[in-house]
Amino acid sequence: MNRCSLQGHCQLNVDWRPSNRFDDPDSTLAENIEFLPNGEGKKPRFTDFEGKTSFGMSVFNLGNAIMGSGILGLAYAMANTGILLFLFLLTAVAGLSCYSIHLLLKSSGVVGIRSYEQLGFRAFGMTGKMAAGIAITLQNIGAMSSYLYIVKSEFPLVLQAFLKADTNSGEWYLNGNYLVVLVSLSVILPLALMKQLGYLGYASGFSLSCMVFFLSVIYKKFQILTLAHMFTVNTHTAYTIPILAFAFVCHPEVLPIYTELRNPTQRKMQHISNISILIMYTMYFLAALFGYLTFYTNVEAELLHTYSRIDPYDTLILCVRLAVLTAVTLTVPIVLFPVRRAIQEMIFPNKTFNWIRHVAIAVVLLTLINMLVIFAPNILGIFGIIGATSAPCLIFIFPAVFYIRIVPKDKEPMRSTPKIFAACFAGLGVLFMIMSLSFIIIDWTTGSSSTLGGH
Ligand SMILES: NC(=O)C[C@H](N)C(=O)O
Repeated sequence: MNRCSLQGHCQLNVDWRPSNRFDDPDSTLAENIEFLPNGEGKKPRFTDFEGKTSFGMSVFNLGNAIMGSGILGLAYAMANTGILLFLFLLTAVAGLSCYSIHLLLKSSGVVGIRSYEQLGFRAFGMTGKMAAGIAITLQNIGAMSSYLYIVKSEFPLVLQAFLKADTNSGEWYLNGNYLVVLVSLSVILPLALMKQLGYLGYASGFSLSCMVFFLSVIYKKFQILTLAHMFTVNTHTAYTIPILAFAFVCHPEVLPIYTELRNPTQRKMQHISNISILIMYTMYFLAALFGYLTFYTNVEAELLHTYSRIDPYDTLILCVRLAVLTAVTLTVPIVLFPVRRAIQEMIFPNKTFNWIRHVAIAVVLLTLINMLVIFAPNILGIFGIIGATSAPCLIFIFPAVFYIRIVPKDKEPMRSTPKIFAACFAGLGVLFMIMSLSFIIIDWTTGSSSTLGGH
């Protein structure tokens, strides 16, 4: 009966689900990963699927999932908040991200499921499952499109400068559209076809080192002038929360990484998450600080543009742009995994792992994202809205409401402190969502455009 399927989803052979939860219509589904209470009545253990990914590789993978185009919007956010207010907000969003991972891990421990969509199912039936699946799909397709858009716009300029080619030489390799397809086929697709996320650890490590290089170069460029603000508020300050929320989204990847962890426990996974978030917190602060202290109020919503505007042919800056390109390219496969999982759970539930389906979904997804980036780059603005809705759902609202529904009332009554905290957390998410959406609408109606969190 113990069959393992979709990226480590296994069947249960002991069912200890709380009886008042939504039950899966087919309780023997391969998607149901369950923990087994081990013989001696100790803590539940996940015995069906043996995760093989080490602690360090999991930190790399989660770090890579966190770090993406979001980092490029942070200097702009700091220019509109001042160093201290930015540091305060960054600390708050990082802390809230850790807390929401805690809620996800605890809920997943109670019902023995390691899938965001299945948690949604346990909490709210089909509606919960679809809501989680759709939010993950939209958020991650938005993120991947923004990464490929960076490849499309940056790669030709970097190549042209390195090859000292004429701007209008018309060579095919200076055409961003061809380059996006080439990078997707040669780098992203092979990595996305790996059977398990855990295999991407080395690529993630390399991606993170590219970002460390990016940091070390922008560090060399900054200079402290007295006009740095410690605290400032203007009409763009409001974008800080959506930018920060986007930058810390990694929640769809947490449970898949947990599933593949060697000797998994809730504490160990929380530890991995805290370390990844702490590393990214430090890198985000430094990236924002150096970017801000280089350009001050002239910093644009996308940091790389600002550097290329000042000195497009500086070799070091070209290397930095190449490093960021590499880093975001290597993040695409990691972000693609949870989308494929969500699609499998929504469209092909009850199915065990199948290579043809695994490959086909990746090919279709990459084709779709390539087409969006090549033919409809203006549509990426739509992802501002998606980011403003799906990011608060995935970070705040879903983990909190799933937790409230999943943890049994006899264990934690509705008025218990953890549940009251979770309810406030969901409320905060709704507030952020309304705030972000209102700013986008105001932006549209007044005609000024702004970049939300890298989209
Ligand atoms: N994984 C995501 O959805 C976004 C990522 N946190 C970024 O900064 O690009």
